[in-house]
Amino acid sequence: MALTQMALDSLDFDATVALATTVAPHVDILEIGTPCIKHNGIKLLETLRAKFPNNKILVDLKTADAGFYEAEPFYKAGADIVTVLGISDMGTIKGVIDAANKYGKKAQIDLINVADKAAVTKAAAAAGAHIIGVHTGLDQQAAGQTPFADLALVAALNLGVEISVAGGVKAATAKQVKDAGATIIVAGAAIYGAADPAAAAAEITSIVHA
Ligand SMILES: O=C([C@H](O)CO)[C@H](O)[C@H](O)COP(=O)(O)O
Repeated sequence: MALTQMALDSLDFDATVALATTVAPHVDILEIGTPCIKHNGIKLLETLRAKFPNNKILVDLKTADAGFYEAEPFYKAGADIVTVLGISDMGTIKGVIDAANKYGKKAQIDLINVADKAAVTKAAAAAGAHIIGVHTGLDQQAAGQTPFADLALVAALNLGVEISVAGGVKAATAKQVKDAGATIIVAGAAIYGAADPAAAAAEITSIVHA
C-alpha cells in the first residue's frame, strides 16, 4: 500500500507541534522539513517521536557530507527515515545507508538537482538505498517545475526500491502520482495551506490508500 507523508515546513516549534497534532491521525508519515529541522534541531524530533508513536517520522536533513556522523543521532532519536542528497559523494550516501541499517531504519536519497537521475538512482540502489526521493523543490516549483517526468524516468528503471515523490502534490494529482509508481506521496503546502488541514490530509490519504 502506498503511504502519505505530510511535510512540516514551518520554522516555529510550537506551530509545528500543533500542526502535527492536527494532521497526524490522517497521514502515515510526518516529515520534519529541512528549514524546520535546521531551525529547531533534534529536540523537535524527540518531541514529535514521543507524541506520535503511531506515525513514522522522516527527518529531511538533505545531508551533503559526513553521512553516518550526521544521520546517526537522528535515527537514534527515533527517525524512521533520514534524507541524503543524491548530488553527494557516494561515501556520504553510503554513510547514511549504513546508519539506517544499524538502527533498522531507512535512508532516502533525494534527487533534487541531480543531473543524471537514472545513474544516481542505479548507483544508490546498488549501494542499498531504501527509498529514492523524486523531488521538485520549493524554489523549482516557483519556477514552474513539476516532478512528473522525473517520476516516470525513475519508475521505469524498475529497481525494486521505494519511490517517494514531493513537489507540489495535492489531492487533484495524488492519484496520478501513485499510478505512476510512487509508494510514498508527499504533500506540504496542499495540507498546511488548506483552510482545514485535517480534512485536506484525510482527502489525500483516502486517494493514496484507495
Ligand atoms: O522538501 C521540501 C522542501 O525542500 C523544503 O523542505 C518540501 O517539504 C516538499 O517539497 C513538500 O512540500 P510541497 O512541495 O509544498 O508539497
